[in-house]
Amino acid sequence: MWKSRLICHALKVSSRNKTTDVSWIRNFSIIAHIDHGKSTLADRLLELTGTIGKGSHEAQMLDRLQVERERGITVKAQTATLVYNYQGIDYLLNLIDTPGHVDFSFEVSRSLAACQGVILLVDANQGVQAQTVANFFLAFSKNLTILPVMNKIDLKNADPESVGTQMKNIFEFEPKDILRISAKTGLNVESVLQSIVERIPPPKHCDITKPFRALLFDSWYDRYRGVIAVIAVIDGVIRSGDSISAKHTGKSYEIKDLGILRPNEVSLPCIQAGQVGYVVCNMRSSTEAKIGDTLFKKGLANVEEVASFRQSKPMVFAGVYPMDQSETPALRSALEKLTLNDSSVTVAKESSAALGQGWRLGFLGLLHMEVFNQRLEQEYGAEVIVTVPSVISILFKICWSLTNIRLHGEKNIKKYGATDIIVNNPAFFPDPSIIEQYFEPMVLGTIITPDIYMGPIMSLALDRRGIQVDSKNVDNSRVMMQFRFPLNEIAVDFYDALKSLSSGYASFDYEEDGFEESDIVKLHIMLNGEVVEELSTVVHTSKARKYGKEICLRLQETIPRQMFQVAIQAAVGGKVVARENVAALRKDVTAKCYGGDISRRMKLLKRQAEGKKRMKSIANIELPRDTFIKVLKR
Ligand SMILES: Nc1nc2c(ncn2[C@@H]2O[C@H](COP(=O)(O)OP(=O)(O)OP(=O)(O)O)[C@@H](O)[C@H]2O)c(=O)[nH]1
Repeated sequence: MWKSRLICHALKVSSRNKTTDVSWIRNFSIIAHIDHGKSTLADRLLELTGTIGKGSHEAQMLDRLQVERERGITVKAQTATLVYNYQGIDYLLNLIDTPGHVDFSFEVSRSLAACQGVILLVDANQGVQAQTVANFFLAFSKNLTILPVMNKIDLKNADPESVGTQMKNIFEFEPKDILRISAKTGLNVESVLQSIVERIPPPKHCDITKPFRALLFDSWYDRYRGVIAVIAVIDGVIRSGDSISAKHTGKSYEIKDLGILRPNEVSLPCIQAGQVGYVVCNMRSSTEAKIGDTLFKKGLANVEEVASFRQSKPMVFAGVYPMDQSETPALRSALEKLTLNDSSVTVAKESSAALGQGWRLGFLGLLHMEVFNQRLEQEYGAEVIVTVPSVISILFKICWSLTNIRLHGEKNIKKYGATDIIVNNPAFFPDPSIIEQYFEPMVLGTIITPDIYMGPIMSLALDRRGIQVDSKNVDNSRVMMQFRFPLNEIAVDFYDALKSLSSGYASFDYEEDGFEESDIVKLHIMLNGEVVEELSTVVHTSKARKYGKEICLRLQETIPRQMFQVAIQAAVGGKVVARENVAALRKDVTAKCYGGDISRRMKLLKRQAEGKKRMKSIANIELPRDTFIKVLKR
């Protein structure tokens, strides 16, 4: 029924090209702090509009990736078109469900570029949290209409009055404008649909009469059809068979199929200005389907780019290598396809003496890195070794008066101004003798917490070299504090430490905040006297000894006992600052097999050989492939 109405409308629009009517379209995102109920609300909206049958589906319908279901978090924004009949008119609501965790904030900013409004969801029990604030300001800065919604009012310990006060104090929402709902039970959710139609404006600056122009804001790879690109159409109408060009690459394509997402693809004859939909047009790779690119009618001259969004800036870098060099082409292809779906990951080739040919990837955080690797394995069957993530890109002021300086790994070092270089791989840390000054990246961190945890949080922030820049009350019992931190101190485990000392009540968000001069050294890790670059890292001088000790202990736990003793050492500039040993062992897996049961003996040896395949020999020592990640986790 809805489909025939939609097709009729699409056809009517395309035949009656004079109309500029987009008043029946609303494009919006649901944004919130992690776990405040975005995906559950999206489920209810899909149900209420009949997009999916009631109870006929799994919960969190838009969390479709295996990694999302296993971890119970959204990592990927998902689009769904709903048809909602309000006061006799069919409205087309394009909903984008976004992730809540700070590591996936690029998904939010990308999604907002295709919207005119957002639903800002706040948990009626937890109240305003750090990502609520970050997401509010993101939407606010983009001039989007913000619809405040308080969720989980069914909870016994929900406190809508005080959460309403917080929303007024921080965002200046009038309590009467805040909808109170339970996405779980469905209570009042219909009022959200009504408010979307009434309060969020239809797409602006769209013109059906102009030639086709659209923003490409998401994509994924389909084994049979190649790239499927999600677009927000700004001008014109697009039909199957039309020819389009991409502004960034200059390449042209013929549209093979197009339609809307509900959330599965539903093919339509055309989509028009104001709508969000998908197109299939034989794009092959992530370099072709560039997120943020403008697509337009082929042959059109001087096309104005659709105002896009800021590209993401990676914070955590790690080398990714195939377990076996023969798997390099397969890993290259998997990386190409996955970065198509997650364009916030940066990719550059690198090689390592121990691990061979690989890639250095840049992620928005450690969780992002873990999720990306899990997806590589689950969606593309790629088993990889990930090196110790360096959460830092160091800026050096080089003393260029020392002539003929040759820098190791020059290809991987970026020039940054006339006398500065930037390095994101500890292996390419230049010789300290040529460095005049070190700078490290800084972030501005926002923490919201019940005030009883203020003391321990201040101590934690101090320990992480944080400097307080602001503090204000959110309501009678909660405070919002801001600190300037070195990124290196917070990117790995700060969030976990904060959660554990505040019993889960404090929340944290951060944004980049330039560079600051710092005192930095390279911490070499040696196994039996041999430096292992892949395990080495860069730390603040004051933390070198403590961190070296921690790494040695963690390596001691992780490295399996070998036939010989393994000495693990951490050193700064040739001076050993920490040492641990792994005792020697000869493991005869068949020792318990008495008598002549040859098949059992073979089975045990085979299993041992399989285990070994998952190991990597570095400095003649067999390391499990997750050693590098385990070294970093505290
Ligand atoms: N009691 C109650 N629980 C809810 C409500 N809405 C969501 N939940 C629960 O809160 C948890 C988190 O819900 P999600 O919908 O996954 O939250 P989310 O904001 O999408 O999470 P991320 O995408 O990971 O940020 C789930 O266990 C939901 O069942 C509600 O209205 N009432």
